[in-house]
Amino acid sequence: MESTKSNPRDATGSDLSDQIKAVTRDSHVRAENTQLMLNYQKGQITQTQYKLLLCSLYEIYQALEEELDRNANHLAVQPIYFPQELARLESLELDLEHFFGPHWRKRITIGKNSPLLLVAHAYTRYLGDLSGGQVLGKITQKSLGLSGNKGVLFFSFPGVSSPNKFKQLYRSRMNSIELTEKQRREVLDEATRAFEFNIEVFDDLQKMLSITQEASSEKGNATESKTASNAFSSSPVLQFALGVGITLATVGMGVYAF
Ligand code: HEM
Repeated sequence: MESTKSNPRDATGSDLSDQIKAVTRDSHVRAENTQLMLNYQKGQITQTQYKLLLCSLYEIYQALEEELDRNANHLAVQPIYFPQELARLESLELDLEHFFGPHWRKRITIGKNSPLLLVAHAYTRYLGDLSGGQVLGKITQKSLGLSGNKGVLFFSFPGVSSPNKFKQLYRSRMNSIELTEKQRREVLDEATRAFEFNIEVFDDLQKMLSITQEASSEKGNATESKTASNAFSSSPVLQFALGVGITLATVGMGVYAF
């Protein structure tokens, strides 16, 4: 009977870290070129946009890190489990508190048990945060005139002294995970879906931002909040590929608080 386990360095001669980068290359280009990210790179980020982005990131990381913590001992998760170095939730909470004050409220999300697929989501977010995210952090700080790390803790990784070296360590940990060919395909497919999901979030945020911009330029218009809430409910639901459903209502709540 043929073995179901494959060595990470298998017949394809390629590591998981190389394969995941290769299968998400096109999606990365598309993510970089979403309107939100293009504006961001040009320094065209307003406080409203950034606050809205923080709200969605909070939902994403709450789901991701809850699942990573819960599955910390799973064979596929354990090698890439770096809560000390990578966890973003606390920083996001402090950033949200910075912008919204101490009374912002946590929202509840529901997780599903598919630990192996967490590898794809953790890769997409954390390696992204340690790459382009470092540039975006500097842009945010400069564009919004924030002092020090206040409001931009999300982008800063005090437990990581060299992002590049850490990315190498992370890749080697990914490559040490024992996967069957089927599981490997599942992780690679999930990584593409994770990118697609992130692109969807950015596109939805961009839509919402156009609405809030329209709304604020029509101040005093009685139909304003009705228009916005209709648009929220018709906009696609932010479906986290982990199986976590994040409703626009949550982000919508953020919008009204701006
Ligand atoms: C303004 C937008 C973005 C810029 C400028 C940017 C830029 C970069 C750069 C320069 C790298 C390093 C490439 C390398 O080491 O070969 C990188 C890697 C990465 N980025 Fe982005 N990025 C952006 C958006 C995103 C988004 C939205 C995501 C996902 C949600 C993402 C996920 C990743 C991942 C996972 C990696 C690691 C690739 C690997 O080495 O396997 N990036 N990015």
